[in-house]
Amino acid sequence: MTGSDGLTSGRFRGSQPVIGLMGAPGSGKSEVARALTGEGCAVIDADVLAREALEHPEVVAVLRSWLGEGVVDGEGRVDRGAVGAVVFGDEASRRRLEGLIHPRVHAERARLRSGYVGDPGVVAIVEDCPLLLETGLDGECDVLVFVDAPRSVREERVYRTRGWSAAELALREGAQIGLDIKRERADYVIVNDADPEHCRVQSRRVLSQILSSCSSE
Ligand SMILES: CC(C)(COP(=O)(O)OP(=O)(O)OC[C@H]1O[C@@H](n2cnc3c(N)ncnc32)[C@H](O)[C@@H]1O)[C@@H](O)C(=O)NCCC(=O)NCCS
Ligand SMILES: Nc1ncnc2c1ncn2[C@@H]1O[C@H](COP(=O)(O)OP(=O)(O)OP(=O)(O)O)[C@@H](O)[C@H]1O
Repeated sequence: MTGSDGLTSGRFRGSQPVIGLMGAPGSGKSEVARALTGEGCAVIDADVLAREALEHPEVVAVLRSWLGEGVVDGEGRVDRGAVGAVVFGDEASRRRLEGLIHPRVHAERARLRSGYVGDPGVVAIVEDCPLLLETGLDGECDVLVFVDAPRSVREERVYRTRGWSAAELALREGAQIGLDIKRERADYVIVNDADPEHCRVQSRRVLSQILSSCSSE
């Protein structure tokens, strides 16, 4: 049973399954999450929570003291591009930033989860977190789904939608656990190498399989 903090679940013992998404940057985890939202799932997007944490005045002040005025824009907001340029080239800085941001993300995730647990309008809870294994969040999930897409496809996507170079993609991917490990840990794989409809069809199919195995346990 998922606990009152919303973060303690065993395999299919909660009122709804908790589905963890894994995959490289640009593979389409958020695309799958969107499809699952349309099927009645509640999605917790760690990137969104991390962005919210970066707006907290205490966090802005700490980043200013660590990285200098250059990481804050004229309106006092964190310049995420500037922070990324530092942390994805320097592991110690990245770890320090994670130490600042992750506790806030974790607290907000717990709050959101406890609101979804037992909600009859929520068929499953989805954790869309690029660092699912790295942060141990996989241990809070009932089932793991790997979203796969070839590197060339991912490069095209993140260039088109985020302006990232292939080198930027490689730096971020290099800061994450390897794809072979993620693939191996997965209960299901969604191959997101074609159009969004192809992704939606597979997402719906995987959800339906998860819900069936959940109800048969
Ligand atoms: C460094 C920051 C400011 C860059 O912001 P930016 O807008 O360029 O990227 P955004 O946050 O949208 O992340 C996009 C993708 O980058 C990758 N990424 C982000 N943070 C990390 C990280 N710490 N390690 C590895 N990859 C990461 C993920 O694939 C993520 O989906 C931002 O990513 C951040 O604050 N990262 C630290 C918090 C974190 O670990 N977030 C991941 C989810 S908890
Ligand atoms: N099948 C697809 N067809 C076209 N565009 C896609 C497809 N899947 C994803 N995209 C687009 O590619 C970009 C990256 O996808 P998405 O944000 O879902 O990746 P992600 O795995 O969540 O990446 P990250 O870990 O970096 O957040 C998005 O702009 C998304 O709209």
